[in-house]
Amino acid sequence: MRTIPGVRAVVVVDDGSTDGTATIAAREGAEVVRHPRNHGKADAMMSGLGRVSGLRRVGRLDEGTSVLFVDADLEASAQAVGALVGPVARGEADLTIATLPQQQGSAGGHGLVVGLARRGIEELTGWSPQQPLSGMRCLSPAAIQAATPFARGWGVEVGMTVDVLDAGLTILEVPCDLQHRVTGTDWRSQVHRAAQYRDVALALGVRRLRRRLGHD
Ligand SMILES: O=c1ccn([C@@H]2O[C@H](COP(=O)(O)OP(=O)(O)O[C@H]3O[C@H](CO)[C@@H](O)[C@H](O)[C@H]3O)[C@@H](O)[C@H]2O)c(=O)[nH]1
Ligand SMILES: O=C(O)[C@H](O)COP(=O)(O)O
Repeated sequence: MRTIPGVRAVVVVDDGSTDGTATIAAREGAEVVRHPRNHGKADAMMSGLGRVSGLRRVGRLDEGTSVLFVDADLEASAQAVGALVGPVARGEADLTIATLPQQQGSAGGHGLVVGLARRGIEELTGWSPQQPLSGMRCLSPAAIQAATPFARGWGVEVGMTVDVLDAGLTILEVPCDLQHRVTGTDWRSQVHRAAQYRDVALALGVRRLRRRLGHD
């Protein structure tokens, strides 16, 4: 991450892990935020943003800093997220979202969560994303303001997409050569998908309701 042009600081959120993540990240020069217990993805991202605000307050980052969110399971391919930075830095988009190539290993899903997310975003905004759950995203300051506070848990990406478009901002999907650990077919994976389905449905439901109340 440090070697991506334009990156001024790396913040690692250790969301209640029991391995050496925090120690290793700090040793490598990252700003580390540690959750003693697991809080889920959206809270981890909010904690990361909190640290970015802190770095701004002490003058380590500029006021107009953009933020690049990167999942923890990309290994060496993670560097490819650098492609998300340029369009935001040049003002061509307020939010860039990585699209991933075909992943190695068998994916065990039937596209239920992805379909729910895509259809929901399209119904609310008219835009149909290729990979609505992709979490590798670069946000301009305006997009950060529009997207926060985040929808809870696994609803964060869907909520962010709808909120950024609602604010009249622009989104661009950018192909990135990333490989992540795919969710499998065992029962743990299915429990994970059920949680994703619940959080995506909740994020969409809240936004449908807001729209209805806004129009009445
Ligand atoms: O309690 C958690 C769980 C996950 N994460 C982060 O979220 C990432 C994605 O989680 P993962 O378990 O890999 O879920 P996937 O189903 O593989 O994730 C897909 O779907 C998610 C939305 O449901 C997106 O956030 C991801 O970017 C997308 O790859 C992880 O790498 C972590 O960085 C947390 O911070 N806290
Ligand atoms: O495996 C995945 O891509 C996610 O967990 C979503 O699962 P899905 O295939 O049910 O949309």
